[in-house]
Amino acid sequence: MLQKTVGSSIKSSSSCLSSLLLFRRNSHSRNGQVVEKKKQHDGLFLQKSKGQHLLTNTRILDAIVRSSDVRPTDTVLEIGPGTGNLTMKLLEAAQHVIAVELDKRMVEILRARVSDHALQHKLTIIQKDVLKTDFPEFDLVVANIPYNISSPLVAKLVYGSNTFRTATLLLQKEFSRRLLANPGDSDFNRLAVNVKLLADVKFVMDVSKREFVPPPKVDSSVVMITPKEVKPDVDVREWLAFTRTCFGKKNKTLGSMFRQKKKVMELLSLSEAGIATNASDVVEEQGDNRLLCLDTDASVFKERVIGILKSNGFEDKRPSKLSHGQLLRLLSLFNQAAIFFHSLPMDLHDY
Ligand SMILES: C[S@@+](CC[C@H](N)C(=O)[O-])C[C@H]1O[C@@H](n2cnc3c(N)ncnc32)[C@H](O)[C@@H]1O
Repeated sequence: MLQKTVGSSIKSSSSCLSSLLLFRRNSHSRNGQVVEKKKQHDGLFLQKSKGQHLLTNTRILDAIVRSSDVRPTDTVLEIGPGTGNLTMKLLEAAQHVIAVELDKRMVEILRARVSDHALQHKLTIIQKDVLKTDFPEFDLVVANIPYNISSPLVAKLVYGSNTFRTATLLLQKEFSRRLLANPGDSDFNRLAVNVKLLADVKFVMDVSKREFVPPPKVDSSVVMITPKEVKPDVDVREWLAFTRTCFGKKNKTLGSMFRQKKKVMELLSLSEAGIATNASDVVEEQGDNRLLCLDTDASVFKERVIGILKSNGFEDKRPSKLSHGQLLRLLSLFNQAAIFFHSLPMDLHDY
């Protein structure tokens, strides 16, 4: 197993605390950076598979809390509190913190640390996998998340049922750049198009890998995600399946993408399945049921798909250059013509 060890032996809560409270007791500080000594690297195994890279620079922890705009009346959701370096700062700033942590050892350390400061009444710990947890109500999210679940976690926040003001997240730098990309940018992608349908994303700051224990291989960035107040009226499952189709090869024109035999056959069978679930909506919109007689002949079906692209000026367009408004219009034109993109319920990992 890929593991790193830190801290002295985790045998009692006090030894947990001495080992991991920003490594203060046996550490020295250089330019705000708390540096742990080698001798502390025994006892608690930090697991790469769980993304256990602890942020130890108090200056950066403070900057994250400041930029997240926490109010004293807020309940903050923290995902992956680890040993509580960020949690302690959030407990100072907010009314309440809900911390979701998978690792029992981290939970024990966090509980002991918070009790030592008599702040346990302000903290709720949920010891579970965040992707399998229904969140209680919260006002905002502030978290240094495990990078291996960035995509499904952002999807859970943005496409989930909780309403919140903002989510300030420390992410892998490359992932944050993908999230920040806009239509027309060379790196505009499916993640960005899906997140930005429902939220705005703002860059906050870069954080060097040197600020973590153990240092990850790559640098990180903080971004703030703000859900849009007005959300587009679209079937989310259709949208997500549509963008998966369009952004699979985002630099192809829509015309060449939808001329591929494989794509046509896929869309034909999805549309047959989709008609069963969407039939009443289509009939309502069209006023009759003519469009529900889907062409079972692939070549006729293909001509219909291309016809929609051609007559609406989309044939030569590349998905990465289209705005959300244009993509929504194209999806609506397809759906009105009983051409559907999804059949099965979506899973978080499909986003
Ligand atoms: C990057 S560390 C952050 C630790 C701490 N917030 C800090 O900044 O020092 C990520 C934390 O998330 C936890 N974690 C990993 N996968 C998780 C999951 N699926 N659900 C909840 N917590 C998870 C890890 O155990 C680890 O404590």
